[in-house]
Amino acid sequence: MSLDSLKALVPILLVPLTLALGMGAAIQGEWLPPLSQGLLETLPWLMGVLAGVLALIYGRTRTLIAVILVLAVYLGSMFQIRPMAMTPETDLMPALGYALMTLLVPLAFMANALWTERHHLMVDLLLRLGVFGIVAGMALLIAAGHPEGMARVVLTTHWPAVHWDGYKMPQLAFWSLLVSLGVMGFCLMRHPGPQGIGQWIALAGIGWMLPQLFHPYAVPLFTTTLLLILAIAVVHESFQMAFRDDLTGLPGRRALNERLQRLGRRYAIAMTDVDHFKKFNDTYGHDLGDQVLRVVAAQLRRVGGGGRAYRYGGEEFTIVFPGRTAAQCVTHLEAVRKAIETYQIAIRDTRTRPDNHRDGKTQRGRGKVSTVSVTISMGVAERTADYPDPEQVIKAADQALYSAKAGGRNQVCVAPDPRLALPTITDASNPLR
Ligand SMILES: Nc1nc2c(ncn2[C@@H]2O[C@H](COP(=O)(O)OP(=O)(O)OP(=O)(O)O)[C@@H](O)[C@H]2O)c(=O)[nH]1
Repeated sequence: MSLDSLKALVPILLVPLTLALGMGAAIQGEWLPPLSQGLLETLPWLMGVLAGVLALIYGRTRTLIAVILVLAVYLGSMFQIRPMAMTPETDLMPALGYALMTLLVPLAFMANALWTERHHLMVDLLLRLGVFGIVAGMALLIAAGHPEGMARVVLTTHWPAVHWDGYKMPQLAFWSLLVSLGVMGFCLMRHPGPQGIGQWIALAGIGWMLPQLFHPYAVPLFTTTLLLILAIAVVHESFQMAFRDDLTGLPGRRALNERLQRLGRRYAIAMTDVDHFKKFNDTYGHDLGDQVLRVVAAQLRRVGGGGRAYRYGGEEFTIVFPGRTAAQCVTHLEAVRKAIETYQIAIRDTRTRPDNHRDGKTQRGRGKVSTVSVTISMGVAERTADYPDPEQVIKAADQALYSAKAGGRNQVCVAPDPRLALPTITDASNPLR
């Protein structure tokens, strides 16, 4: 779990977390004005339809299932468990229903997160719904046939030493929530993304909401908030897919084009290219080539001077420096160039690698590891009267990049001022003389 993956989580976490915490605080602090029952009961459905339709349109099966689970919890809590629990008979069913729901829903969230998305949306969706439906149906059938036996399993505090009384949930349900959140959190660290964040917050939100079943606003308003978070996650994920490069995690060409349209009057642009990358690919293979591009991207992302790196395409990257001249960028570019030059990329000796994955895992760290490094060349240009728009600045930076390559590579070149580069008319050759 790297610091980079934690950092990647922050921007995608900000909006949903603020929404969830804000609504949670408003409900707990009773800051909300009186709301009609009709409105309270309509909002979750409206938001559920919105989130569900968005998930369907963008083919996000996991989020669609999460939306269905959140709505199922809402339906179960508001229209089954709550009314039953408010009837005077001391029936076991409301408590059993509550315990089963709080036990199974987190497990369904976890299974949904671990289940890889298949290409065919409908098949994927029906499979998930089928499996979760069968498990829930069987649990309910057993509970209806043997309520006392089921109660002993799901309502008993089996291990008092690991039970937290402050959280008003049956012990098994509490641990199911905790384990599911832990596993989903681990997956998120490995593959940070808006969908995963949305689902994690939705489950954590359910965990917060369920013990407050009898609060007049908690379940409907918080359900609405969680569904809104899932809808935002779908849109955010689709936005990222369109604007972010999958291999390196950097913003891609489309994001660069957007950025270029909003640059002010003063800026510099650097073009970067990995040296002899074709030879590298031919020698070490395309997979290690991909790893190199990720390493280069990670270093470029750290560039100083307010620069922002983009993947231009192939092994070319662009860095945009708003408000800077080319000369001001050189030290920052040099720092990145040096960092990449000294970065050692580990390569395993494939001839000694075991065929078996498990053996490979146990031998990891013991095998013969050698390292390799790459260099980059950079060209930088700034906006001037001769290069008045970003396309021309990029062209000038590209020319400077060619000069860096021609000059021996592994260096930064600044685009010359074209006015200084014009052939000077000497007195002897001046026809006007
Ligand atoms: N592994 C990998 N290789 C890529 C990717 N995109 C482009 N390439 C390779 O990058 C190489 C670019 O090679 P060239 O443009 O000939 O340049 P070069 O070998 O870097 O030589 P110089 O630029 O002159 O130093 C090609 O072999 C492409 O196949 C990618 O996403 N992954």
